Amino acid sequence: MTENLQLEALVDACRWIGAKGWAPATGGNMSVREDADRCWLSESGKDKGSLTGNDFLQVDIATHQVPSGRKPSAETGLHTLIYRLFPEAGAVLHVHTVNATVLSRVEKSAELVLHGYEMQKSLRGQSSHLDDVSIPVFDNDQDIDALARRIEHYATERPLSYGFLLRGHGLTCWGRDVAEARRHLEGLEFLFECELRLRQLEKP
Ligand SMILES: CSC[C@@H](O)[C@@H](O)C(=O)COP(=O)(O)O
Ligand SMILES: [Zn+2]
Repeated sequence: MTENLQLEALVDACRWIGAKGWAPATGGNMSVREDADRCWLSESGKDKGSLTGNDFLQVDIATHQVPSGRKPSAETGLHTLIYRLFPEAGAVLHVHTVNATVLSRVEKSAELVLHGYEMQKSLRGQSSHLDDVSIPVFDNDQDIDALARRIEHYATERPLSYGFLLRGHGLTCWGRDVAEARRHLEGLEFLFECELRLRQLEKP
């Protein structure tokens, strides 16, 4: 397993996420794609800031079968959905940051629209602060299959890029590899904090 460089990069990313305080109290889950059919997903219930390579379980993307017999993340269905929807996705990071949790509740509509921030250019393909970046906000659900179906339906009607918010829960984002998923996470988190502060300051 250690010869998988993306898995090593993911272990590093998890330590970074833990040090940032973005995966408190076992919250969060992370994965990398192995190939078209399989990914490596964090084991359920662990402290995601102190994972090693052995804490990642091979999961079949189509069937959710786990050869080890161990229990992957409770949110496995969201990771596998992303790998199914986006063949170019190579890594998925789900975090419970304070900014994502609060902003997703402050934003009452189904999409958070970011506009006017230079840091929008941290997201792949974005080249101007003058463009709108829409991040969908899905109502949270303990039924992950139902939640995945809602997200899949959204993706049939609207572009879905970079990541989505789960209301009162957190952010799930992805990239072509771990480095890009990390950049999207850091960029979005920065943008969420700016947006939250701006809304507080502009509140009548
Ligand atoms: C602190 S419990 C949070 C979980 O319910 C879930 O949202 C989460 O992110 C972690 O679940 P896990 O099964 O460990 O991947
Ligand atoms: Zn979660």
